[in-house]
Amino acid sequence: MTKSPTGHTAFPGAVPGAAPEAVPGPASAPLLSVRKLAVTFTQSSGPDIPAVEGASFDVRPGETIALVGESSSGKSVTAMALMGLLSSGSGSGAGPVITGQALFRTSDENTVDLLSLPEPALRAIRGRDISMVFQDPMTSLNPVLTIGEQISEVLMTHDGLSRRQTRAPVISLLTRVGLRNPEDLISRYPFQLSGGMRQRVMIAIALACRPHLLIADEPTTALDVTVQARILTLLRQLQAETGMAIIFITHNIGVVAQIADRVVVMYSGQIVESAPVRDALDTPLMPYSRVLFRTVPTYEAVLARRRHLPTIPGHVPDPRHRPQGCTFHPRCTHFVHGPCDTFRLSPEHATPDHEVRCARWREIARD
Ligand SMILES: Nc1ncnc2c1ncn2[C@@H]1O[C@H](COP(=O)(O)OP(=O)(O)OP(=O)(O)O)[C@@H](O)[C@H]1O
Repeated sequence: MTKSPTGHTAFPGAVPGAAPEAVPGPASAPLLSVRKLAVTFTQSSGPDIPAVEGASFDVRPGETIALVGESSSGKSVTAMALMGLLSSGSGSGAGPVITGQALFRTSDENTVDLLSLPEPALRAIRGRDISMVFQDPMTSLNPVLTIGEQISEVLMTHDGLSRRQTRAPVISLLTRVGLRNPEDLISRYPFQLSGGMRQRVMIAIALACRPHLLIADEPTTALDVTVQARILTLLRQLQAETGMAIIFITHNIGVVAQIADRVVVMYSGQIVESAPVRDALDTPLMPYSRVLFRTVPTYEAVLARRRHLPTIPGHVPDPRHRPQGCTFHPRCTHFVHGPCDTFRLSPEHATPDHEVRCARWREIARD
């Protein structure tokens, strides 16, 4: 493994051509401070589904947090809960019960709890301070509106501009995300664009309100590897220009190495490790993170658009029937009876900046 001048680690699975660029250093006061976030889906029949349990983390201005973990670990539910976008499971009768706190510093310097804001106030924050980019732009873009109309809508709502007044800023946004011939693009419909172009349009829409925080849920997963690299470079460039913070959800550890300042690892609804990217990738302390970061996807796997990390033996437990003690213990090679399978563990500080939820992290650190 090699280190880049910025300290990021180049992995075999790293996307070529997306070298990290200088970003503003994280300032001290958090932009977002999430404490004990818990999301439980209640069901009309059957046991509740505790999708996220006691998640706490901070995001500082200009910082990129990579939220990683296997499928069903609670990454998307965490992001959606923060955005106030959780809805009932389709046809399951499930509804979310959200507890905890998510203090967010708005652009007018007020601190609000995203989890207890009424919907209209939250909607205003979503359109102004926090934006989200999803994996599949086709599900987020409106198929019957032109690209120009869709970006224009955001500017009209956010800046109170008339449609005519939005033409120049729309063209400037499309140019900024690296799209050629923006004058031509504004009159096109989403289906007329390639996947990479649509994702750039989504980023343009997300940036239209000049957010302080961008939540990106696997924004490059469906894209081909070269386009992925360009989008990552673009995000870092835009971050350097605007100082926005990013929460980046991904399965690709190569991408983590390229984009993150800090890594937050989730397993079975809990944050099990959180550390600056170099510590997380070089000296992970939780056995789960150790396995996860060693199963780095190869360049070929990335090329084959492999979505998930290679399999770790066993599977993420059903949230309705989580094991006693550490939820990873049935799959853990460091498991011992007693400390690992009796009590639910709390995160501990291995260093002021490195938190881990494991009964045996001290021994693992000495390995
Ligand atoms: N609307 C819902 N109703 C009931 N359960 C849900 C709902 N949404 C998510 N879940 C459950 O919450 C858990 C966490 O899901 P989540 O989508 O956050 O995982 P994830 O880590 O983002 O996975 P992936 O990487 O596959 O997207 C899963 O067990 C999932 O089945």
